[in-house]
Amino acid sequence: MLKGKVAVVSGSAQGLGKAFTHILLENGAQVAMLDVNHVMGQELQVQLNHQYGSDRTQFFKADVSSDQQFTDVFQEIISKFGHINIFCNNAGIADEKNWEKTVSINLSGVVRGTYLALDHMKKENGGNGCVIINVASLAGLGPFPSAPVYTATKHGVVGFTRAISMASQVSGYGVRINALCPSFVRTTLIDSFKQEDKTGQFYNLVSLTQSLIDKFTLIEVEQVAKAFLHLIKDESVNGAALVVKSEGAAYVTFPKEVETTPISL
Ligand SMILES: NC(=O)C1=CN([C@@H]2O[C@H](COP(=O)(O)OP(=O)(O)OC[C@H]3O[C@@H](n4cnc5c(N)ncnc54)[C@H](O)[C@@H]3O)[C@@H](O)[C@H]2O)C=CC1
Ligand SMILES: CCCCCC(=O)/C=C/[C@H]1[C@H](O)CC(=O)[C@@H]1CCCCCCC(=O)O
Repeated sequence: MLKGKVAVVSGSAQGLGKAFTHILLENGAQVAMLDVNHVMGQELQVQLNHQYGSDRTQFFKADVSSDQQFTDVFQEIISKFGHINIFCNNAGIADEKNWEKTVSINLSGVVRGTYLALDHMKKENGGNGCVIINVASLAGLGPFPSAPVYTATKHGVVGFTRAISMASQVSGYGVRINALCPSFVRTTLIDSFKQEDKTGQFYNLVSLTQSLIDKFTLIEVEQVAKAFLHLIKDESVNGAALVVKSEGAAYVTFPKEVETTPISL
């Protein structure tokens, strides 16, 4: 299904990015893995070479919060694979204490990756069939009180995706751009919501966090990967947000206009 397609996944050394890499490889794509953690990334590449063959993946070390590193590695990926058809902005952290770093990775990193991918896809490939997936969160659609800045970055990713997808369509780029919004997933990121050095002033809300995790039920990375693949294949959507919860996946219906309550001045 994805034979001949080249995909890039940021934050692919572990967690959701690793699961996305697996499902892309299982469906025939070649995958450029990008992560700041080169030890885990290189270990994964060795494992994937055994499993899928040595020509299917290559690991590239880069920090998505660095303009220079992201741009350089993007060029390296083009030199290695020739073109890119699928680009997934997945790298993310949850650090309310160092909240500026959270903004730099979760939001600025997504904008940076989308612009690099869009520029390449529209020029080199005429856009046709190219797709960008931005990994947001359920926290991109509703407030997660234990992590206000994380919530803000994910709302930013959803808003950016909706606007840039329209810009892509109106400009005739032929590139679809969609957002993936999972609920709590069993990865190491979840631990950040419970650690004082990451939650900072919101450590007092740790029991609220646990009750939300219990309410939503942790989902497995493989379930999110299936939704990710659906979003790649579904050519009918652009600017969509696909929610993934334990009970299943569903597209968000955004209101044409927000509901308001008038006040008298
Ligand atoms: N685990 C969860 O409950 C959910 C996670 N998400 C989102 O999914 C994405 C992936 O998260 P997980 O797999 O859960 O986390 P994870 O912590 O398991 O994996 C994140 C990966 O991103 C990499 N990374 C972090 N900062 C980076 C940077 N500056 N540049 C390049 N790579 C970097 C890490 O080295 C790691 O390999 C994130 O955007 C996260 O916000 C969304 C909804 C739910
Ligand atoms: C327009 C309303 C959409 C509602 C979407 C939704 O279900 C949001 C739920 C949040 C609710 O406000 C209370 C919460 O904490 C929910 C967000 C849960 C965040 C999950 C974060 C997962 C992650 O990124 O790790």
